[in-house]
Amino acid sequence: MTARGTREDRDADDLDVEEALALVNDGNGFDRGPARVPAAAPAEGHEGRRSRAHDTSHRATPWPEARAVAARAGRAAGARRTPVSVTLDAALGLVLAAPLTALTDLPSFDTSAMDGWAVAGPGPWDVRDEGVLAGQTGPDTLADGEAVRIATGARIPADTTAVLRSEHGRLDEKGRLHASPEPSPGQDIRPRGQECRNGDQLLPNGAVITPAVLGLAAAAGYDTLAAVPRPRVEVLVLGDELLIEGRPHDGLIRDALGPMLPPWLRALGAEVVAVRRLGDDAKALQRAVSSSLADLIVTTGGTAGGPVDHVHPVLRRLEAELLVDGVTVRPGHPMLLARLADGRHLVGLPGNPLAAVSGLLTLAEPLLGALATRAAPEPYTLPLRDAVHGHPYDTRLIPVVLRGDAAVPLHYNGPAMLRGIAAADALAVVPPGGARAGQEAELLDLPWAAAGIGACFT
Ligand SMILES: Nc1nc2c(c(=O)[nH]1)N[C@H]1C(S)=C(S)[C@@H](COP(=O)(O)OP(=O)(O)OC[C@H]3O[C@@H](n4cnc5c(N)ncnc54)[C@H](O)[C@@H]3O)O[C@H]1N2
Ligand code: MOO
Repeated sequence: MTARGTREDRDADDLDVEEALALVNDGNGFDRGPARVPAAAPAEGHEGRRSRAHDTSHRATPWPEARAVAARAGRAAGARRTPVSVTLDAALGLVLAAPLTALTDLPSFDTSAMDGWAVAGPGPWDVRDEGVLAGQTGPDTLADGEAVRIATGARIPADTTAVLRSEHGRLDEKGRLHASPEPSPGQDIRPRGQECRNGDQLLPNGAVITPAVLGLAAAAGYDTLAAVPRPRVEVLVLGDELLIEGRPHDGLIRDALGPMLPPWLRALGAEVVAVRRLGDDAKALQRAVSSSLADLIVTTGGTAGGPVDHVHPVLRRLEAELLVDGVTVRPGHPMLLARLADGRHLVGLPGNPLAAVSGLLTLAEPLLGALATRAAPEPYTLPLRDAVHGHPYDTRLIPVVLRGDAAVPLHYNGPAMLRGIAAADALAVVPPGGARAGQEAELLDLPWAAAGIGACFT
């Protein structure tokens, strides 16, 4: 694993990072003491409670395996999806469903690479009256001893020997053109087909459609591209205690996941077709799941075993197959992945907001990537600047900021807290037992941290 995604030139950003760190690490400060890994220290938010995952470890899936199961499920379903034809302006971020093959030679005609004169034979030259601009047709041919004014990108007349750059040419008092220095044959002419010939493969099937690919496709003659469609996702927000506006009151709290998940899912390449708030109504949940046309349904809350935790019973009634039922990860251990009877998938995110993020990155991200046939990002590691307490049996995901060559763990990383993740660049994967200061940890990038907020929300 290699380091990447670090911010080397931080001078301008240092203030921001310090501010972010102060806000999310205040009070407690950093643990700057000697490296130590407190054995079996419970993860924040679980003090005094026996681990449910521990109790049910016979069926909880180890964290790395859970990601692999989700990716496998996505690949199998992705292979059955039909490619679509999309206009260039709708194709950003999708994956090519067919090789990009040139529809023309590029350049498609012999082209001037400079502003100056097209010249034929040795100078001095008689200059023809007309000139040729890009997009215009000039004289078909030049006779020996003739020159014509030409602009960059304009078509070269037949029998042109070279293009003489304007700064290398001088007109004498009789209007004859002299060169200094003389252009060599072929100089500053881009010959037809220099970049590719009609039919050449420019990019393979499976390439991600980046802005540069859109440019290349347009240059090569494309108006539409064959692409793997965005996975369609429907979000079902469960919980009677949720408010959609105003301040929390009387035991009611604001829905943090309704606003957070749709843009995050879009940043992961999904098309969010609907966000529905269903309360704690098992029948409504069953109806919504069975009638959804989405490739992936994401539910929030209701994954545990409480009296109104309806996700498991509804999945049982729908005869869904639980591919992952609990993961040995903190936060987020009650997360689940199910395959519905008709082959669509459902990811159940726990209701605690950081636990939901954990489920999103553990199950939804690999599944969506594979459904879109996008290659999984190369894993990478960075040393942790400070020691991180571990869970005795489970992996922990901890919000970090990337600073120089290190990942700085943030506090406020409890399952119900978003304060740490809101300031973070990535989540660090902390193995069971914890990590020492300086220990390398795998990092899961947040989609906006590397690409910028505008770049990833297409
Ligand atoms: N007896 C046990 N109880 C719980 C265990 C356990 O092991 N044994 N695990 C705890 C853990 S860990 C989690 S995580 C939660 C998961 O529970 P659910 O998925 O059933 O989620 P809810 O009970 O519906 O909600 C949990 C918590 O999150 C708040 N919430 C829910 N939705 C939202 C939202 N959209 N925005 C903001 N906050 C939300 C909800 O009010 C609860 O406070 O189970 C524990 N229990
Ligand atoms: O550990 Mo839970 O899954 O609160 O987040």
